Amino acid sequence: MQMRFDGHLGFPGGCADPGEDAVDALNREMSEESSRAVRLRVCDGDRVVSHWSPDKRLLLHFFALEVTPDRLARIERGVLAAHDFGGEVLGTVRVPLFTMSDGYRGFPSFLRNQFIGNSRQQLLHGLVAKGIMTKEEIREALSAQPVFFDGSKEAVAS
Ligand SMILES: O=c1[nH]cnc2c1ncn2[C@H]1C[C@H](O)[C@@H](COP(=O)(O)OP(=O)(O)O)O1
Repeated sequence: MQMRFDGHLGFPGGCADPGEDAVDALNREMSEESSRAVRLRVCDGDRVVSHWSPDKRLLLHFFALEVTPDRLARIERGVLAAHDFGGEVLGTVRVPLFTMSDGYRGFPSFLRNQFIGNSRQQLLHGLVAKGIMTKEEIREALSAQPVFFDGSKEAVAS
């Protein structure tokens, strides 16, 4: 994911310009938000889910690309040389897919960050769709509570 200028986490992307389809728009945005040397490109088959937001009147498409660890490292470095780095994009962020022994730190606490739009939902949907996590693991992470030094858990507002 990436850290945005507004302190929210989100995915590379943005609104389509007139005449662009979702694939063209995402490929353009990725070239602005990453280094041209990385040349990230999606096609329609990489689309995982689409969601209509009635409030914003936006059709939000989520795409996922599988990359090797080496390519991921090149993408992360490429962001530092991107046109939008330091402006709209402040850096890439790896999602911790582990949970520490307290049952909270790691993936569950990561989900407590601020996410733009429905990007948290897109992340969770993508993890299940790609077979990286089960729905049960996602449910557990969403319901996990921090443990304090005295062993008590955070009070949950009802
Ligand atoms: O990663 C995202 N997942 C879902 N929705 C997102 C994501 N990033 C942005 N958004 C939403 C938030 C806004 O309603 C619009 C436009 O976002 P913005 O970052 O302002 O896009 P532009 O740079 O202006 O194209 O999408």
